[in-house]
Amino acid sequence: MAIKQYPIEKSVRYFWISIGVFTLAVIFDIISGLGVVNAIARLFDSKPTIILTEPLVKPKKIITKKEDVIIPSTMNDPYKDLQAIVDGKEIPEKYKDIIIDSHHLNVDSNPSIGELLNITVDKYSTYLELFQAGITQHEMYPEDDWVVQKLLHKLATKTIKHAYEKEGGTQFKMIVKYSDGYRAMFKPMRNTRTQQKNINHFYFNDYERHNGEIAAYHLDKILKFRRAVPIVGRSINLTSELFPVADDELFHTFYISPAGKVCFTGRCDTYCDSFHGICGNPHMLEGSFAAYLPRDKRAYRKVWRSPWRRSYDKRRLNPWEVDDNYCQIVRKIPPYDSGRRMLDMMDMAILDFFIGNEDRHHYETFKTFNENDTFIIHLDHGRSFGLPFHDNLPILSPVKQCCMIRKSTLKTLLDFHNGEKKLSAALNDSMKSDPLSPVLWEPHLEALDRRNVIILETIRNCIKKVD
Ligand SMILES: Nc1ncnc2c1ncn2[C@@H]1O[C@H](COP(=O)(O)OP(=O)(O)OP(=O)(O)O)[C@@H](O)[C@H]1O
Ligand SMILES: [Mn+2]
Repeated sequence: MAIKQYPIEKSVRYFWISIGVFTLAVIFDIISGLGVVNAIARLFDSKPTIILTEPLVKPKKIITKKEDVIIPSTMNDPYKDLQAIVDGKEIPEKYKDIIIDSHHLNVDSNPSIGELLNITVDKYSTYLELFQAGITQHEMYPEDDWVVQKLLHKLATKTIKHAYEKEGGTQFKMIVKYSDGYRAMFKPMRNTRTQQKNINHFYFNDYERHNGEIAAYHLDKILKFRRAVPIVGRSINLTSELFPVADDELFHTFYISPAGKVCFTGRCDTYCDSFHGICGNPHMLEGSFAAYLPRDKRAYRKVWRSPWRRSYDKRRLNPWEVDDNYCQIVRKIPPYDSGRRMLDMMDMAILDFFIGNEDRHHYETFKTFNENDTFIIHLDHGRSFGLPFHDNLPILSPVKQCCMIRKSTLKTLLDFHNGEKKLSAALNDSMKSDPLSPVLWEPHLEALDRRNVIILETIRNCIKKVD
């Protein structure tokens, strides 16, 4: 029997038919959402992500009522062990990798943006110009700064000349322009003070809170970080202050609600429709006004992905969420292996734990300075202060996993814990100057003192490991 030979043309045809079938299969897979291709692609994906068929971490009890709050058993412990280390002349050798005695302001040079970019300021400069030129390599503004106070007063009182929606980002934000070159970034009020975050919603579904932005600025300041953008609250009349100065695009999204309130939607990607309208009462709307960061190209910001970011996928966890040794990888990678960056990450985790912010996907630094040795800008705290009766422990993971904290930060925390004025009272006092005072619902303030103890306990556990 003769063996049947396939001519070359036939092989080529089969080849193309196979390619066609494969392509159709891929398209079907994508459209149907079966995810076969995706699963294969993940085998070659170097990103260390974890795919869950069911939640890996069982939903923990989330406390939403005051009666259920867990007060740490060490609430009244003066933490003398930690206090002794902080008060001592030198950190004992065995604790030197945990409590780091290196302060970013104890440096020979701390140039400002004004100095590096040859920006001259004089008596005609506005407070915004003074603030922007005065940002230094190591802090947003100096201690006891008067410029920021004056600037915030301007942002809270000056007549708004022009307003338009800021592109990019997910939720509605607006750029507000005043006379004399003053500018602010505005986020509107979406929730009442007592509204808690929906516990079945992910952080990426949470509305941004304007009062969270204001409170986080004050907290960053009293914790002596001074890395947050100065922010002030203000109530504006939508009909007389915003409607007439809104640009065409924004103007066309205004409407009157069935209840007779003045509302607008904006055009952003998320929650910019009449189902989520931003409404006055009936005309007045609160918002946060953030001092505008420098617009000079040379003072632009570099955006970094946070090593401790969440996955932003409802079925996936990132490696740090399942691997307590994750920090050992991070600390070897530049810029986390030297300079101030890792210590800044710890401070930022502490700030985020206090305010309950899970949304730190990226962070920014000013390009003007040595990019590996300048402060992390504390920016975007809209998703904070949502659950006063629940302390979100995973947010503190960087500190728990790295077992590392600046001595100065630990001292500040101990001072609040043991001092006459607790952190809750200090924040309350600081925020009294804001036009929207009271900025926070009382239980959010109480939560700070509780969370402070949880941080101290985390550090104590680190110390115990080397004792
Ligand atoms: N005060 C400011 N001055 C200038 N630019 C700013 C200011 N605040 C924020 N921005 C810029 O706008 C971007 C978006 O701001 P922000 O992160 O607060 O909004 P967001 O809606 O939460 O964004 P995303 O959805 O991306 O998290 C920031 O990444 C930053 O670069
Ligand atoms: Mn955000």
